[in-house]
Amino acid sequence: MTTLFTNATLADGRVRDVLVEGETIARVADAGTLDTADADADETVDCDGYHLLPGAIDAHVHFREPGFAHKEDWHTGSRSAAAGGVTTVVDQPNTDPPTVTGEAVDEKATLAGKSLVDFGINGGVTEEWAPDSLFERPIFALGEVFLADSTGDMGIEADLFADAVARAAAEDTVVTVHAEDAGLFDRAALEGAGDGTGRDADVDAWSAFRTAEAEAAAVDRALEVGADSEAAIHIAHTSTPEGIDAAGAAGATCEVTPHHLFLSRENLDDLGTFGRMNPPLRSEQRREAVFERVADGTVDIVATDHAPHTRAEKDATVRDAPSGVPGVETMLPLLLQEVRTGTLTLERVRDLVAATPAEIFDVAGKGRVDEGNDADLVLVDLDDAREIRGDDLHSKCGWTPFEGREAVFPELTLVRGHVAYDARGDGERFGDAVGENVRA
Ligand SMILES: NC(=O)N[C@@H](CC(=O)O)C(=O)O
Ligand SMILES: [Zn+2]
Ligand SMILES: [Zn+2]
Repeated sequence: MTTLFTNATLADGRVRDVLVEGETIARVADAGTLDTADADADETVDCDGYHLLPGAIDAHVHFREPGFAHKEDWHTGSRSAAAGGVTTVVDQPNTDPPTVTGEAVDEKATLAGKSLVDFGINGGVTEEWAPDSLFERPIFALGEVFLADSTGDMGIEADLFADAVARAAAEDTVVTVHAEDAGLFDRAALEGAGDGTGRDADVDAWSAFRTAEAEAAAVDRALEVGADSEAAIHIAHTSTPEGIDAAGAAGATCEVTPHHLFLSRENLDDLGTFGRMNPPLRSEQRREAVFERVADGTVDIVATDHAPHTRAEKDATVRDAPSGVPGVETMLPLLLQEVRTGTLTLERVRDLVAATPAEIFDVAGKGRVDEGNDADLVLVDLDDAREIRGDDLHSKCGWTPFEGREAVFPELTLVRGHVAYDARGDGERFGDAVGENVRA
């Protein structure tokens, strides 16, 4: 199959004809220079007025299989990704069994055969981990390594963390770190928390409990351990300017989630326990400081930490509700809305969700609309924003913390030249399970 995209505006503003042959971007030529006959194209897509972007690489999702398929599975999670312009996802290890052995990686890779989008599988670290068998497999990165308990209770001690980082360095593998230090949590803050459930619960106590200091201290510790063994450290879901600045100063990379970028403690009255996650939402002042660092390039990437839980599970007290919010389908749409309002440039968005994750994690052939790269492409109309509705999204969980926000959703998503999602014309159409392991 050969498809010619004519007059497409790229992220940097150039208008180009883009020829896709099979799974690859075969040509990127000046607009008007490729025509259907010359290019021998089966189909031509007129992109006049539309932008053609590289598919997003979401370096941090929890697709919940094996073990928690009632929350999400590889089919529903990857449909949600495709509908949000995400063409590669990286799955985290807090599944059941946890992905800490070679066998567990194999089992997850088989389940990921249902994926519509390409994927990476991270190897995790617990007391039971089997590093020899893990590193025999094509794991994407080591992580997320939990320095404190989160969903799945995979928090580890300092000695094991140091061993794991040294091993990853020897294997030339990036270590993605969930950086919170439970020793600096403010337990008293939770004791007084209200007993309401769901959206009526007082979840601000969660933000008071898992302090900003706990993140900063854990980031510092991870960076020290990383420096000792010259490992590549990537700090996951950084929620504070302090954590971001520390990572940057030490030459480590970091990611920020859409929820820490667009939501703060001020939103918790509306969100209730649906707004409980780790690390928690911070003050509006800190959120603004995080946003500035995303806009100015201090923050390396945006990744979602897509962590779906059912409505029934979230509808509990602040102490009992599970931590985590979905986000894989709304990341690129929310960032594109910022392009509309002028707070982010389109090039910055491309770097945050595609080009830079490909560089940090060494994903060959992805992240840019360049000749020879995989045809992972997203067609968007920046003049066409609509409100996010949980009912319209495709995650199994059926809700979103971004309900009612304006966003720009893809018209078309291609994964290596295959149509993964098509919203042109009437209705929506999804493609087949063509997803491949990017490391295999
Ligand atoms: N972020 C969360 O609050 N939850 C994540 C785990 C994690 O990333 O810590 C989950 O898997 O539910
Ligand atoms: Zn985490
Ligand atoms: Zn996570």
